[in-house]
Amino acid sequence: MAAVPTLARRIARSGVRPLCRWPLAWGRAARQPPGLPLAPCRAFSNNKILVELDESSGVAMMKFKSPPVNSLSLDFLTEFCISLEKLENDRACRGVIFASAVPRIFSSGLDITEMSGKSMEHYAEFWRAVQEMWLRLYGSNMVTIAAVNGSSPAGGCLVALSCDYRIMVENPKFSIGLNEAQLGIVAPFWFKDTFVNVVGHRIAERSLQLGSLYPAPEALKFGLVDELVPEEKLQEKAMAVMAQWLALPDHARQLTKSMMRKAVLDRLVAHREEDVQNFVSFISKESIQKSLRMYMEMLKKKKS
Ligand SMILES: CC/C=C\C/C=C\C/C=C\C=C\CC(=O)SCCNC(=O)CCNC(=O)[C@H](O)C(C)(C)COP(=O)(O)OP(=O)(O)OC[C@H]1O[C@@H](n2cnc3c(N)ncnc32)[C@H](O)[C@@H]1OP(=O)(O)O
Repeated sequence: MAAVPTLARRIARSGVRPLCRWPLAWGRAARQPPGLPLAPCRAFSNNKILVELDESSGVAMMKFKSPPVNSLSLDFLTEFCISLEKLENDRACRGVIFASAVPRIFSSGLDITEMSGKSMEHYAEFWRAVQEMWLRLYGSNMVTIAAVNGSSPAGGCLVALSCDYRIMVENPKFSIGLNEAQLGIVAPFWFKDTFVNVVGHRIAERSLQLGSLYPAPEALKFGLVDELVPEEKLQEKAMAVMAQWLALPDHARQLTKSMMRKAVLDRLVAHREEDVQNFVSFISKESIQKSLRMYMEMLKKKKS
């Protein structure tokens, strides 16, 4: 675990800037009855993530704002972990809703440029950050809801899968899934475990082998997402579902969540360093690097 402090140092170095105390993101002012003062709200942001915590409801909105596609770079993952830790340690926060501030894209998954043409040390540091993000999110004590307002391949899908509930915009142009095989790479065992826990073994096995991405209506059919709504209803629906989950006593819900997820979390914790070494040796193979370069070229060509 020698390099784990590297991420801790990055977290310590990275500043979290406070915003104003009465932010307007997600239309709080619009929801407030006229004539009443706004309920207490705290907001903070860093370069890639905006967070607004409504103290009266105990609900935070975390919005990804890393254009063009909210790729999960090392910086993004570090800032995500900092923001989540802040909320986890805040007694006023009981639930988080994740959404994108970038139109049409929830998250394009792991930043491919972090896995291509870099040093072994860099791959190891990056992978520890990916593990850290998942351990914190999948193991969170808070109620977590993914408001999937855009496409969400691979690592973006993992973020959604790691939440307690997924609501997606009904647009069939938005797709979601673990498409790693299409890039010539392999979803690690803890991506797979998370997927199996949501959709079951058979669907996960077929989808992972084929690297399938599903349009939102298809994803609903087999439970990859829990419901679909029109884009303009997404926030309202996420708040309503959150209220339902928060109506239960925290301790009962938290112990149940931990019971359901513990084995999968423990498995990565027990094999964390081995998983880093597997990733580094896999991703640094010339054949895998070639596949990633070709995939990036394909993305660029698609535009022209
Ligand atoms: C044995 C096993 C042991 C260990 C495990 C080993 C390996 C596991 C390894 C890794 C697991 C990885 C999981 C991942 O998350 S990999 C990432 C997968 N992501 C994707 O496939 C998404 C790719 N992107 C898209 O499909 C599209 O970009 C889109 C649908 C998200 C958005 O489409 P748009 O048309 O709106 O935008 P584009 O023009 O395509 O893109 C804009 C811009 O952004 C660049 N880009 C897109 N996605 C990524 C990305 N994930 N990382 C880095 N960069 C990305 C794209 O190239 C464009 O760049 P330019 O403007 O051309 O410069």
